[in-house]
Amino acid sequence: MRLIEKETYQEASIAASQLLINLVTQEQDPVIGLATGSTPEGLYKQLVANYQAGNVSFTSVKTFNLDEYVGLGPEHPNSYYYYMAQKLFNQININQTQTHLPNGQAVDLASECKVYEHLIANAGGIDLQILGLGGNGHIGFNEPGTSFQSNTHVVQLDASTRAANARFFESEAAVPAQAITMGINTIMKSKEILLIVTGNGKAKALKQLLNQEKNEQFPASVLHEHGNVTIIADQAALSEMK
Ligand SMILES: O=P(O)(O)OC[C@H]1O[C@](O)(CO)[C@@H](O)[C@@H]1O
Repeated sequence: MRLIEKETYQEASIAASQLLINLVTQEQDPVIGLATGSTPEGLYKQLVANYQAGNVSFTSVKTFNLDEYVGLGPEHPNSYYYYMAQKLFNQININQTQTHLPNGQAVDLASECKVYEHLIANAGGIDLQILGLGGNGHIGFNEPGTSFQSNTHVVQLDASTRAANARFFESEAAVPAQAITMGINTIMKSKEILLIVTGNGKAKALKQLLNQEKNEQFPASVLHEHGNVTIIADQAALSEMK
């Protein structure tokens, strides 16, 4: 794993955007895996700014998001569909039919997971997957204990994840109990992975990741097995390493 240290959240976001923009300008039809949460908000702001400045075009880009809450539709302000539309897709020239998220309102969730997995495979797999890091080591919504062989599946969210994400909802009880997420195996099939880790709140998890051997109780530790992972971290996230 390659670790790029940046001073601030803003610098980490700029570095992440440069890596993504390089891929978009070099690859013919890039397939990008996207994440939600607080961490990549700065990255998406940078992508929008670069698009507005004429530095990049997204017309040939296809995207697949990591996850979506079960039960929340596209109009729900806390759905990841809504998040992506507001923070990125509606502000750049991406072809919206080429953007994909799992459908959290699917009647048959199991078949939705299979369809999503096939869509990714049919697109030729993911060239670059963006990841954030959960405080408990989750990637996507793959909570501790998730099999490293898992494909896209439905998960019960950990109490700690629901508590962490309650800041976006009216209350913790309003956070959905389930989500659809790409599995660990789905993520690991990506050709390249960019993990962004920022803020004091992630310092312990980052330290654990860097020192932890592969262990299903700490999902992100699987990344040690991948040959092409870059971690971009800010000083706050690196504070436990000093
Ligand atoms: O960036 P945050 O909000 O700390 O969340 C960390 C990770 O947890 C999730 O919210 C759960 O999928 C991811 O989207 C994110 O990358």
